[in-house]
Amino acid sequence: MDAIPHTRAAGPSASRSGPASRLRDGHSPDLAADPAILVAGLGKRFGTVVAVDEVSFAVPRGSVTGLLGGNGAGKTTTLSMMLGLLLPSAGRIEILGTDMLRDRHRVLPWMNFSSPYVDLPHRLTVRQNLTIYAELYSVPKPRARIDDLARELDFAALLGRPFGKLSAGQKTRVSLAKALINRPMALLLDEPTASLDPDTAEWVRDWLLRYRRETGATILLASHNMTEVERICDHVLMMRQGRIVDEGAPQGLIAKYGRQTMEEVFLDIARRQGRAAESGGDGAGGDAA
Ligand SMILES: Nc1ncnc2c1ncn2[C@@H]1O[C@H](COP(=O)(O)OP(=O)(O)OP(=O)(O)O)[C@@H](O)[C@H]1O
Repeated sequence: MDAIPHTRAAGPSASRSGPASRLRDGHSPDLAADPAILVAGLGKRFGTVVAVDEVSFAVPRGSVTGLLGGNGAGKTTTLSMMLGLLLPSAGRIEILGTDMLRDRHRVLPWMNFSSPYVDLPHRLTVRQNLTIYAELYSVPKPRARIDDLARELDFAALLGRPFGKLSAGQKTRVSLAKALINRPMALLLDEPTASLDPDTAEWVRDWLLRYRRETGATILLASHNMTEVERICDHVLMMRQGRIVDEGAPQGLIAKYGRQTMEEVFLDIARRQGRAAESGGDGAGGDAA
């Protein structure tokens, strides 16, 4: 695998507020000076549907950043463009200082992702599935890497079982192992604890925090679980109708909105934006009540 390059501290011209614009006027150097992921004017249309509406944001290097929003807000579409699975209609994406759209082949070895919506071949065993991914990423000593992940994520007993015969929670843990097989420096997770029982979900969260601490990796996760977001995210991007409508640290947002929890902040933003849309405004900007 290529060495991770040092991200240059240059920012794109961003049209909306957020770290990308603060980068230009230099007010939040700690947050924005050296982002792991920089998105500028990113848009995606599916025919007449605007799934992502020219968003600009930065994901701080080494952070756990949450991408939040209601159903259909544009989270999965945004993650898919970052992974090169969907071509944007507009904008640019820089990952670890490299242009994703121009230099995809350089960027992809540094990244990985997991999603409950992406299945692995059902008839292959767990080990066969993970071996394919280990080979795709040219992982050295793939057997040992798979054994380590299976032990760490507690599915060693499942390695010989066909993937299709696993329970939903077992599949989630194997998908997480698939996402970690190449020791990614940028890890994109869609609902990482979906289908996990509360105890296993908490254990996976601890595991992700340890992975971040030990490797310095950046984790961007889409989640509907606000308790999870409060527990592990340093930074949050709130999406609605394809736009970033607010962002900040969970505790900062809770204070800004005068609420007790991220769940309440989420509802506040969702309802405020709903009212703004009904009255003809776009509701963006995230001013607290
Ligand atoms: N392939 C597609 N063709 C047409 N429209 C699409 C396609 N994929 C997504 N969309 C639309 O784009 C919008 C954003 O969808 P997306 O899946 O990104 O939302 P999301 O925030 O991930 O939602 P959820 O929380 O429900 O998973 C939705 O209106 C959706 O219907």
